[in-house]
Amino acid sequence: MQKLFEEVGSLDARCYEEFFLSEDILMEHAAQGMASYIKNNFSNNEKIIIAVGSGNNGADGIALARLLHGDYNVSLFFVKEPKSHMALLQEKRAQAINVPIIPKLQECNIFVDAIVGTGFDGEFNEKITTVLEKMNTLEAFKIACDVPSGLKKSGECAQTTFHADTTLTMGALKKSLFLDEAKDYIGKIEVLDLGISRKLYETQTNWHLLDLDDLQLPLRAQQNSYKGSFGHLAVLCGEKPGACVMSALAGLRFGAGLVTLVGYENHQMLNIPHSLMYAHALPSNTTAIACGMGLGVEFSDNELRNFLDNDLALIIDADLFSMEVILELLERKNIVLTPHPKEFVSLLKITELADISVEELQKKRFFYVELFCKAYPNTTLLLKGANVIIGSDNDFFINPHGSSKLAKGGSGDVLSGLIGSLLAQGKSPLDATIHGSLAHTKLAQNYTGADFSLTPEDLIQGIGNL
Ligand SMILES: NC(=O)C1=CN([C@@H]2O[C@H](COP(=O)(O)OP(=O)(O)OC[C@H]3O[C@@H](n4cnc5c(N)ncnc54)[C@H](O)[C@@H]3O)[C@@H](O)[C@H]2O)[C@@H](O)CC1
Ligand SMILES: Nc1ncnc2c1ncn2[C@@H]1O[C@H](COP(=O)(O)OP(=O)(O)O)[C@@H](O)[C@H]1O
Ligand SMILES: [K+]
Repeated sequence: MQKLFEEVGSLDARCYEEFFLSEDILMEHAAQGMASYIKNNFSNNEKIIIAVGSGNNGADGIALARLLHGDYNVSLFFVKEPKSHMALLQEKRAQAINVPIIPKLQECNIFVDAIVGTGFDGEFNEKITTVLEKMNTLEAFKIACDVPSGLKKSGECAQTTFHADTTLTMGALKKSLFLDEAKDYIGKIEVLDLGISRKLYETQTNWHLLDLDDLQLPLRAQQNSYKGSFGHLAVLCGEKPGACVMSALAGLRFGAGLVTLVGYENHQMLNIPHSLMYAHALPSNTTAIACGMGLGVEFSDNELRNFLDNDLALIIDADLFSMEVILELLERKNIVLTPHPKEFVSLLKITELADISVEELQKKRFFYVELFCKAYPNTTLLLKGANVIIGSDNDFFINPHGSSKLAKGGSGDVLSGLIGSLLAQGKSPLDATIHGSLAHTKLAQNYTGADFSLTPEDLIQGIGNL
C-alpha cells in the first residue's frame, strides 16, 4: 500500500524548513532520478528531446538535459521561455555546457515532457495546444516529468493533455494521478526520491493506493470444519435473476460455505445452477446478505424491510440506490455500498448530500466520496470506475488495477458476490471490500484472452487460480 497526497508543496516546504534542504537540492535529485531512469532503460545511442516550460517543471527538464548532455544526444525545446528563479538558473547552467537547443519539434527516440507540472491550471493557449498535439503524435517513448502536462491538481485534464508512457513523479504519489480521467494519460508511474528517502519525505495521510500484493485470499486452514464453518451468503433475487446468479456463483467460488438465492419462485428460477440453493425466506444460518443486483421492483419496500430486519453484514448494489428504503439501511453498522457513478449520484440525491450530474461527480470523485463517508461513517463505500475508490469513515483507498476488460455488463455483479462472500466468511466490511475489489481486478489481469472478450463467467472461472 502506498501513500497518496492531495498536494506535495507542503512536503517540499517541510524539507526546506525541517531538513535544511534547498530547492536546488530537491530539484537536482528530481533530475538525477529522471536521468537514472533513462540510463537504466535506454542505450546512449538514443536521441532525446526535452520540451520545457517556464516554471519549475521546466527547470527539472533543463537540469535533466544538463545531466544527460555529453553521454546522450539530448536537445532542449523551449515551449515557453524560462521565468521562475530556478528555471533561469538551470538555463544558465545548461548554456554554460552548450546543451543544444532546437527551435521546433523533431522526431526522436525518447521524449520528455517538462512543460508544466503541479503549477498548471486552466487551459493551454492555442500555441501550446498545437505543440502538445504534435508531441502526442511522436513515435518516441514518452516520459512525463512529475505529471503529464495538462493534468490539473484536481485530476481533471486539459482538453489536450500529454499522453505519457511513463510518468516519473517527484517525492510522493499525488491523488490527481488517479482520477479516472487521468488514467489514459499517465502510463506507468514511478516515484523519484528528492534527496531523502520517500519514507521520510512523506507525512501522515488518510488516502492510500492499493497494491495487488495487498490482496488477502480467504483462508481454509481449519481442517476440522464443515460447510457451515465458512459462512452462508444469501443473495436476494429479484426481477432479473441472472445478475444474482452471477453474484451467487462468484460468492460460492470465493469460499462461502453456502450460498442461497432468496426470492419468489418464477420460471427463470427453475434453471438456476445446481450448486446454488434456493429459498423463499432468509436461511436461519445466513451470515451475510447481498442485495440490489437485478432487483427491479419485484419486492415492495415492506418486503425488503422484512428480509433485512436483522443486523447481518449487508452488501448493497444497483437498483437499491434509487429506492427510499436505502435511507433506513444506511443506519446499519455493517453495510457495504458499491454504486457506479450514476448510482452514486442517485444516492447523493436521496441522502440530500448533493444534487449533481455524473460529469460533476467524475471531476470530483475524491471530494464526494469523502463527503458521503463523513455523513455516514458507519458504512463502507466503493465507488466504481476506472480507478475504484473505497472509503470508510476517515480512511480512503484507491484500487487502480482494473482495466477496460471489466467494462461489460455483469462485472459489477461478480464484484458484489466476491465482497458478499468475504462478508459471509467473517471479514470486516472494509477488509471484505478491499480484498473483494483487489481480487476482482486481479481476475481481469489474469485473464489471458483478448481484452474485449472477458465475460463475468470468465471472472468466476478464474477465481480458482487467484
Ligand atoms: N521544491 C520544488 O519546488 C520542486 C519542484 N519540482 C518541480 O516543479 C514543478 C512545480 O513547479 P511550479 O510551481 O513552478 O509550476 P509548473 O512549472 O508546474 O507550472 C508553472 C508554470 O506554468 C505556467 N502555467 C500555469 N498555467 C498555465 C496555463 N494554463 N497555460 C500555460 N502556462 C501555464 C505558469 O505561467 C508557470 O510558469 C513540479 O511539478 C516539479 O516538476 C521538482 O523539481 C521538485 C522540487
Ligand atoms: N474501464 C474500466 N476500467 C477499470 N474497471 C472498470 C472499467 N469499466 C468498468 N470497470 C469495473 O467493472 C465493474 C462494473 O460494474 P457495474 O457498472 O455495476 O456493472 P454491472 O452492473 O453490469 O455488473 C466495476 O467494478 C467497475 O469498476
Ligand atoms: K510535465
